[in-house]
Amino acid sequence: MKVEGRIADIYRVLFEAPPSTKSVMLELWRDTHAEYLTNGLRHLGPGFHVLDANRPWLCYWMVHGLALLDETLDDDLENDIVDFLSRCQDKQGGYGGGPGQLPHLATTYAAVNTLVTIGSERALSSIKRDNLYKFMLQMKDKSGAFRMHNGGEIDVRACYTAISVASLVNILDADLAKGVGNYIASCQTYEGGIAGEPYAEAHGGYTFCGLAAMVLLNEVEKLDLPSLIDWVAFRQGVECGFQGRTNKLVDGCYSFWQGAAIALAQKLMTIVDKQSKPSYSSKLSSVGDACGTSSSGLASEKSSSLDYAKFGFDFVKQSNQTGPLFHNIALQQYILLCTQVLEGGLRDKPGKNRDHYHSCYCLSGLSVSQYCAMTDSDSCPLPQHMLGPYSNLLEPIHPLYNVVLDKYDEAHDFFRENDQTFTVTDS
Ligand SMILES: CC(C)=CCC/C(C)=C/CC/C(C)=C/COP(=O)(O)OP(=O)(O)O
Ligand SMILES: [Zn+2]
Repeated sequence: MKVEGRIADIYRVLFEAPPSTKSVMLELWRDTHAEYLTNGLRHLGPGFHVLDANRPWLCYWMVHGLALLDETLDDDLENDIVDFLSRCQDKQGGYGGGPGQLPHLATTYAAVNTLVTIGSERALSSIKRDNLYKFMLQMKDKSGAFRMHNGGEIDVRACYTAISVASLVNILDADLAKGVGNYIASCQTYEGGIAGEPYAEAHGGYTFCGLAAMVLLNEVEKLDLPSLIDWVAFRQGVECGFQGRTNKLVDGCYSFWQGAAIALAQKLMTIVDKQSKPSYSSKLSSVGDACGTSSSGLASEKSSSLDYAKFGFDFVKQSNQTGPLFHNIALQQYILLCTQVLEGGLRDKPGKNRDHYHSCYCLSGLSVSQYCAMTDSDSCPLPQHMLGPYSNLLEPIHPLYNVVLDKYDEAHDFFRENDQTFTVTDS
């Protein structure tokens, strides 16, 4: 009630303001956000020691935030980041949370997305894809799902980070893909969202991870999409932002996790329509049991003949098949009025401090909510799709990987052309 009251006070000021003041109130403070993110790349205070195992994440949150704002980094800073991430790269493959740390799938995702966002030849060629592939195979459980690190937990986040990275650097194949889709399907709950593990609670973070991974695997039909969409749509509340799970508080980072999940569904309407027909009966329930068992007629059985390189690429080129399935203007209102911090940076909600994670994901969610009303993937959003001045427009992202779209295109070309340099040998 306190949070709702505080947000209602903010919106009351907006509604009572004259139009010229409204426009100023709804501005994105680009310069101060860029300054906050750039400063973080150069120096972080001693309090950041608690994030010592998350240093590639800090790079990603800042570098991706700046790319969304269309800010360029100077060459020295870019090279320093590439060198730092190379020191986080394990000799046997994958990236740890800092130099000398155990390779981990989450920090591997953060490192690879950072390097793709930097996008230079030096950055992209620093990723040792043959070792990365071997690391990923080692992280694969016999059920088909992935664990986060050697001896670590198995969950939907591990599945997504593995599949996203493998797809992005063009090493995804049937051996990596086998069984992952069935595991993710087994994590969809009675509410419709996806949980971290079978029998756990549906959560926006895992719902994005699960749905995005399923698209990259071409196994999205194994999910019950109408109930997933229903669950995500109802996570947007009176505050205009999203909550992560039922009965919890609104939080700016779910602007991306929930907002991107429901935006993905705009390109999946053919499947949604098919699943919504009364004649579409029990196909899904046969996949819902524990991990590993194959279900008849669905993609994984033919996986050895699938061209995994094309799923992420084709998906983003495809136009939206419907308008937004959530209130995209209301979400922009929450992000612009409730998460921006005057000194730069974005936050979870009023009363909280700014941080780099929320800056990255509030900006990512803002981008998704600005572009999701377009039906033609090549055009620009119309002013009526945006709240505030048109100068608020951010760069579009590839919603499956959460990297800026131009950077994705360049990386896609690079890893397709350099495919011959990827060799897996039995050693
Ligand atoms: C790519 C990648 C690594 C994705 C991670 C996705 C993600 C954000 C997962 C959420 C994890 C989780 C259980 C949060 C609940 O925290 P909480 O109880 O503090 O928050 P809540 O009250 O909002 O649920
Ligand atoms: Zn958050």
